[in-house]
Formats: sequence, C-alpha cells, structure tokens
Amino acid sequence: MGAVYASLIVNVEVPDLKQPLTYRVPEDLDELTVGDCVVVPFGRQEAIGYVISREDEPPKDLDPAVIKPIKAKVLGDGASLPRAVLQTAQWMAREYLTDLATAVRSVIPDAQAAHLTRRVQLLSGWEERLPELTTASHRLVIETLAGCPSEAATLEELAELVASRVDSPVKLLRERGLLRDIWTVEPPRTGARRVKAARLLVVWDDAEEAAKVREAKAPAQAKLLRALASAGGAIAVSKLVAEAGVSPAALKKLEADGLIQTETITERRRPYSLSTSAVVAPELMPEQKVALDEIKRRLDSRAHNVALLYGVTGSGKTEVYLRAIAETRRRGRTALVLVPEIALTAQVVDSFRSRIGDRVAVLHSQLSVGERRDEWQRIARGEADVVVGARSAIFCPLPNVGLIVVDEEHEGSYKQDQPAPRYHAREVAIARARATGATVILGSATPSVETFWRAEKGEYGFLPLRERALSRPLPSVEIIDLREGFKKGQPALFAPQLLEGITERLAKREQTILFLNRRGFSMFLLCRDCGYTTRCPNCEVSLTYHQRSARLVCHHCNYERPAPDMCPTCNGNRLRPFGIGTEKIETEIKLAFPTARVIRMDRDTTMEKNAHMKMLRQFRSGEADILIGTQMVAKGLDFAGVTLVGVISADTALNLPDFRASERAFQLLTQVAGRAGRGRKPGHVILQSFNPEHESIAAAAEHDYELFYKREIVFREELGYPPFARLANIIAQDEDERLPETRLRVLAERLGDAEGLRVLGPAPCPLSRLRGKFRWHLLLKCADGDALRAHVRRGMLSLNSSERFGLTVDLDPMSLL
Ligand SMILES: Nc1ncnc2c1ncn2[C@@H]1O[C@H](COP(=O)(O)OP(=O)(O)OP(=O)(O)O)[C@@H](O)[C@H]1O
Ligand SMILES: [Zn+2]
Repeated sequence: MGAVYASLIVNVEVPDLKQPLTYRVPEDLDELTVGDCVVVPFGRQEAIGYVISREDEPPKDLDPAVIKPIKAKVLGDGASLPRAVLQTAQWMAREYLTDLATAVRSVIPDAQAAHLTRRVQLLSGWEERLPELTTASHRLVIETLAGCPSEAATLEELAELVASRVDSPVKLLRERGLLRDIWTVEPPRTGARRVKAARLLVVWDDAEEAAKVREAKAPAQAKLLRALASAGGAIAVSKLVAEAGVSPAALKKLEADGLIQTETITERRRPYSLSTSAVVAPELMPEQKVALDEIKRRLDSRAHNVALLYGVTGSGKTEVYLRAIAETRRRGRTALVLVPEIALTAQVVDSFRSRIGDRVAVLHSQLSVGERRDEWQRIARGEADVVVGARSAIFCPLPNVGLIVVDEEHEGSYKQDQPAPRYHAREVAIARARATGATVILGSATPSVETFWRAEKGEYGFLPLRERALSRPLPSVEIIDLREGFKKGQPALFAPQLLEGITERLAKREQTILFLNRRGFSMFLLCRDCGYTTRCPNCEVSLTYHQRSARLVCHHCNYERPAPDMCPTCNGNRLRPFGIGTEKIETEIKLAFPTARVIRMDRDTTMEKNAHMKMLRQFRSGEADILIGTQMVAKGLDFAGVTLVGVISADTALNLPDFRASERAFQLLTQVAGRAGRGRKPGHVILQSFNPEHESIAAAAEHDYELFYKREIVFREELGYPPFARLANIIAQDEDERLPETRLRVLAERLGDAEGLRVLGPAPCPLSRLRGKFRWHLLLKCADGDALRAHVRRGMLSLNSSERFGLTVDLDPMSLL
C-alpha cells in the first residue's frame, strides 16, 4: 500500500482557513477513520483536527514532500465525531452557505480543546532497554512511569512524582524510542473524588414494590429506594441522603435487607437531582393512542420521516414523547429531545428522569464546563439513551439515534443567530435524522406556518391532539380594552377585572401567572420636561432602567451606567421611569396584595445557576401564589394549581416590523393562555390590550390556530414569504455610517435582474445601530432554495474582500430586525 492521506478540519482560530488541509497518515495510525480527532503540527504549534476523508493520492497541487504527518490520534470518549454528526455538519455547510471548517467547528464540543491532555507513555519493550540508560534521572523517569496507570502520565504529574523538572530527560527518552506522546480528552480532574456510594441490587419494579411496602412504616427507606431507582446506577451517599432528605441510618437497614449495596466510586458531576416520588404512567387518551400507534409504525419503518404532533396546550404531548421514547428504546435505539428554553429543560428532565431514570443525559448552556464535559462523555460511552437539551444538543455524540423530538418546534430560540452557521435546530434535526434513518416528531400547539403547511401538503405526517388530557376544557379568555380606562383618564397597570381575579385566587389558594412580554416593553427614563430619553451610545435603542440597582442597561450590548439624577439636555430634575417592566409589576402587585407570596422570573432573577429550576419547583409545590415573568414563563410549563393567567399587555409583539410579527404574537398569547386550567379546576385568562380587534389576539382568545393559519397562509402567498419562498437576509455592518449601504448597493447591482430572484432594499435595519455599528440589509427572495443559494454565492463571489467586509448572510432568517 502506498502513502495514505487524510483531509482534516483543523480547529484553530485562523479566519482565512476555511477548507480542509491535507496531512499524511503515518503507518501506526492506519486504522484512522472519518470523524477521528487527531493532533497535528500547525505552523510551529500543535492543533487538533478532525478527519473528514481519507485519500490514497495527495492533492495534485501539493508536493507530497511538504505534507506533514499526523502526530497522534486523540483517545478518550467523545473525542471523535460520530459519522452522523459529521454528515450533519457537511449538510449545514451546504445549506447555510458557510465553509466546512466553520460548520465542523460549530459541532465539536466547546470544552474539547480545554481538556486535551498530553501524556507520555512507555513503549513496549522498555524493560530490556533499561540497561542502556546510564543517567539516573532517565532511569527514575522510566521507573516512575512504569508505576503509573497505563504506564502514562502528564509532564506535570511526572515532575511532581520525581520532584524535579522532566522536560529534558523526556525529550531524550522520546528520541531514543522508549516512550511516546499520547493525547486524550479527559474530564477535568477537579471535582472528581472518591466517595462512598450506594446502588440498588434489585430491578426497578422490585424496588418500587419494596418502597410501597415501606411507605407507611419506614418512609425514609421508601424515599431512598425511589431515589436510587431514579438514579439507575451508583450514587454518592451524601448526595442521596441530601436529595431524599433522610438520615443515612435508613441505608443500613436497606443494606441488611439485601436491597442495596454500598461501594466506593469516583463521583461524577450530575447537573440535576433525583426524583423521590413514584410516577405511574397514565393510561393514554384515545387521540394520544392514535398518535403513538402511528409513531410506532414510523419507528418500525426505520426510514427517515417527519411528523407534526399538533396538540392544543395541555393535550399531553409530553406523554406521547415519553411513550415514543420507550418504544424507541424497546427497538434498541436512542432518542434526542430538543427543548427551546432552559426553564423547560428542568421540567422535562424532571419528568423524564422520574420515568426513565438514569439513562437520561442533559445538555444546556447553564451547565458548567465540567458538567457538560461529563455528560458529553457519558453520552459518547453509550451510558445514556435519551438526551434532553437545548439547541446545540442536536450535535451530541449519541449513537444510533432512532427518534428526535423537537418540542415547541415553532420557537425562535431554535435559530442560531451568532456566530455562523446561522442554523435552525429544527432543520438540523431533520438533517441529522436522515443520517441514521430516524423519526422526527415536531411538537406544538401553535406550529410554525411553514411546518403546518408541510403537514397539510402531506410532506410531514399529521398527528392531532385536539382535546386536553382528561377532556379538561381550555381556559376561557376575556379581552380587556385598555383604551376605555385610558379615555376615562385612569390608565392602570391592572384592569379591575384582573385585580378581582387575583383577589379571588388568593382567597381560594389557587395560583396566578402574570405575563409581560419583555420584547419592546421595558422601563426607560423619560424627562417629563423636555422628552429626553436615555439611549445606548452603541445601539439605536433606549436603555432599560433597573429600579433596584438604579442603573441603566442596554439589553443588546450590555452597556451600563448609573441612572442620572438630572436630565442631561435640559438640566431639569423630572427624569422619571416610564414604561412597564417586570420589576415594576412586582412592586405594584406587592402593594396591592401585601400578603401574597410572589416570584418574579426574568433574565435578572435567573442569572444564577439552577435559578430556573428552583423557582419553578417552588411555584409548583405551592410555595408562591403569583408568578410574574417574561417569555420564560409563557410556554410549556405545566402547573396544576394555576387557574388565572393575566397578560399585562397583549400588544407588544404585534407591531414589530417583521413579517412574522403577527405569527409570533398569536403563538405567544396562545401559549401563555394555555398555562391556565391544566389541573382539576378550570382556568381563566385575561388579556389586556389596546388592539382588542387585532386578528392575532382574537384568534388566540378562541385558541383557534387554524383560523389564524388560514388567514396567515394567504398573506404569505400573496407577498411571497415562506413557505412560498426562501429568504436570505444579507446584513452589512460597519462603524462607518455610509459603508453598509454602499456595499449592499454594489451587491444588489451585481446580483442584477435574475430570473425568479427578488431583491428588496438595501434598507436600514429596524435596529439601525447595534454595538456601535451601523446596519443595513438586503433581502433576497426566491421560490427555490438551491437557486437562492446559487444567487447568494454568485453575488458574494463577485465582491472583492473590501466590498465584502462586514457582510453576513442569514438564510431562512427568523427575525428581520
Ligand atoms: N393520558 C393522560 N392521562 C392523564 N393525564 C395526562 C395524560 N396525558 C397527559 N396528562 C397530563 O396532562 C398535563 C398536560 O400535559 P403536557 O404538559 O404534556 O401538555 P402539552 O401538550 O405539552 O401542553 P403545552 O403545549 O401547553 O406544553 C400534564 O399534567 C400531564 O401529566
Ligand atoms: Zn447597546
């Protein structure tokens, strides 16, 4: 066999390095395959790279003599990219018009490079060569290494063990062929401790049986048994007793009864807690059963397919996911579940873990690097067969994926805005499912117009759940016209009906959610004398006033300053907060209801790790009466005690300059209304609005998705918006005020009048200045995606590098702001 070469994507921050590089595969790495992670020389340094193909011949334009060899393969779980993930990256590069290097870099775990560890390892036959070594320090290094696990150690460990620097002896020993370098990815050493742990000796059902028997007389033992059943494997005793809230003495009894055993383990970080309550799966409602039967058929086909689970709020979509996951596992395959919000991850993980146990892994942005790394490796090792996570979890190394669920598929947070590739996780999920012949379930009560249209056409399967679980009624909705109070000169934050509603709920010990859409609606400082408002010096937006800290903050660039006492333009002292914020609502509610227990959930109160989970658990367990929140309380959450939902202003999302504005408003209102009446008692919703006749508000009040859809789809067709066209939004940004427009004019001219292509603009972006840069955009429309991409590529290639500077392409933009 002749020389063998490999094309690699090298993971380095070099802006112009967009394509794969060729390296030589040394003989001892002959087994190297596509997706493997390797260490290569790069310039004068070392870098990691991923094999994307192998070739027998070097590229024609390269002299084989200059091609450098790969140094080593990186060992360890989760180091290499599964084929399905690599294929997904290749698809993304094509679909979103980015280079392959950017696409591959976006799918590798961010913690990878940080924990790439180099060790030196003894080569076999070192014993015979020991007599060659005349220097004591060389012998000491070899003998020390021989005593290490796998006869390998990092240079730091080695130096510590021999109590001196080892660089020069190691260098010589490496040259003499007694030891070699190996690379591994490892969990960071901090945090991994040897601890006492417990595990079940009986299967799950028997543990549940034993727990039932003990429930009355030995509740502590029952709790421990259930916590252990939910843990699945061994778990640290300290964590176990803390979670179960019992004393460790109960463990002894269980051990004596032969139900559990204790042992010593290396503790791993687990980003979630255990469930101590027994959960019995409910009997399915008829519609759920029909949906599940269809999903089973789809799983059996083992062919790539997509279905929309269209179920009204509270119809029990989660139950269908759970059963579908069980069916997937029964077929020996794994399942990936995407959720749009961290707040929802907590709820979904809780309910999944209480039913599936320890085989659930979780991935989201609030995990620490170490936690994420541990979960990632656990997934790669095959120790989890269900992964729940936010957007980027779609790239996790879960093998043999048979099912992908995209919960609340209409959510805008599935779209990645920065950095490139600007992908939509729903579309990536569909692409990834193709790689392994998996079933995709898109779940929503308010599907995106695109998805519903595809289901209507038969491109996607259609699984409707038109009734709430247990035939509970959807909540009644009352629209309050805020203009009336305004006319009468008594503009109020809360209409009398809403205040009465809250009073009633407090008296009956039922719960209330108050929702405020943060978008375009926050507190700012306004001078009552001259009308001055405080604006961000970098962005074309007003600064948000934070009452408690008396500071002004830009929610785009994080610019921050203390609130001034005097108006900088007229020197007047009547600079007052204006607008509504969640903080203001909280203050007013506490004034109106001094004894009510209130939780406020917004981006300020949830910065701290696990804050979402804590607050939601508190509310769920009835420790609070009123939950005030932004978007993060609007969707997916399932609280049986909530019988009243108040929407402070239903209008805020309506008037954004974006063709999706009315769709978003409808979805948000329907979703937030859907939080009411999910338990035994029926729910009521109060929508306060200045536009009570608006179609989106009226349709949401009727919970009538199809009414909304029928009107919206006509509008989309008439104006040539998705799903009838694909869009590309080309944004130009520069510190210079004129350049964005100039550059886009050049691009528009080069694009010219092409058949089937419509070019709108250039025009200033609605957010015309952001983070100190002026912004313009050019919107391209084309019925066919391939044709659109060809036009964009042609246009961009026609620009020279200075004309292209600061231009970004957003395919299928979710927001035109
Ligand atoms: N077959 C069933 N029998 C009894 N209760 C059920 C059944 N299916 C689901 N439920 C219950 O109904 C409630 C609502 O379910 P779930 O949260 O899954 O709704 P959903 O469809 O996801 O709604 P949303 O779109 O509002 O998030 C949950 O409390 C769940 O436990
Ligand atoms: Zn700003």
